[in-house]
Amino acid sequence: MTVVLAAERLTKQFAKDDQAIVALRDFTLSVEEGSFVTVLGRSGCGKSTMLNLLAGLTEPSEGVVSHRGEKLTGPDMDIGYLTQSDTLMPWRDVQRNVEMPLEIRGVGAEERRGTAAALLQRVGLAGFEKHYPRELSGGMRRRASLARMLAGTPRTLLMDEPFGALDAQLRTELQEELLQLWQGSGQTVVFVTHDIEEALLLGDRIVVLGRLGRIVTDQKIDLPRPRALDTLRVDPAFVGLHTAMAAALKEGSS
Ligand SMILES: Nc1ncnc2c1ncn2[C@@H]1O[C@H](COP(=O)(O)OP(=O)(O)OP(=O)(O)O)[C@@H](O)[C@H]1O
Repeated sequence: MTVVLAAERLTKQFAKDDQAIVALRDFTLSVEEGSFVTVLGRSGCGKSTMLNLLAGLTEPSEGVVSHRGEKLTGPDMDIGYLTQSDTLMPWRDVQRNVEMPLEIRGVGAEERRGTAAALLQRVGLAGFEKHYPRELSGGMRRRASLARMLAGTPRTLLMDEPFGALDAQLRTELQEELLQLWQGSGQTVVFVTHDIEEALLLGDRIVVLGRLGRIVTDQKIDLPRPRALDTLRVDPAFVGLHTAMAAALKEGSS
């Protein structure tokens, strides 16, 4: 298998009031092409710091990130990033938000419109093209953000607790929709969460982080796909994995 994304011995420290704060220490990870890796960890263990480094948004204090064999020195159009909070542009309607990555690439207006319309249909937002972000619910804004990320056709997707702020039912809907969008796409995903069920529902592999991004467990998840939470919750294999992940999280925080 081809390694798409590689983090080698990453350390990140921030300066605050003349003091160095270490957020991530000696973090190493290889992500294979087409895989869905969920990174599970408690609040403050360095997940967002790690994802920002993988996205090329910040520079490591030590270590190297490589994407498709090349050292990452800044943001890359081939890497899509869905953050925890909304980054839709408030002054653009949904259609024009989704068109943005295509505009940056210099794609013509007609093709942009066609691509955006198809994506909005896929994420269930057909009919909302002319709405502004403030006129959408939280779930709809997440869908629009997802469509905007996909419009850039990145082969690698990084997601930082993208559904964390939604109610449980909506979260389940969006998780299942994300799986449908991803399956067969060939895209590689790194999805950060602190939710064990979410990690197990989505991932081919779960990496559990402890303090400062220490890898406590790195485990393959063989649960058959398609996966749905309702049926998974009563599957003994799922229950066993859930218990193991909970124990790993606990170990990581000590
Ligand atoms: N820009 C910054 N300046 C100073 N400290 C920072 C900065 N960014 C993160 N940190 C610190 O680094 C540590 C890890 O933060 P990070 O946001 O990566 O954790 P996280 O696992 O993503 O948390 P959460 O799940 O709550 O989002 C925290 O102690 C945080 O305070």
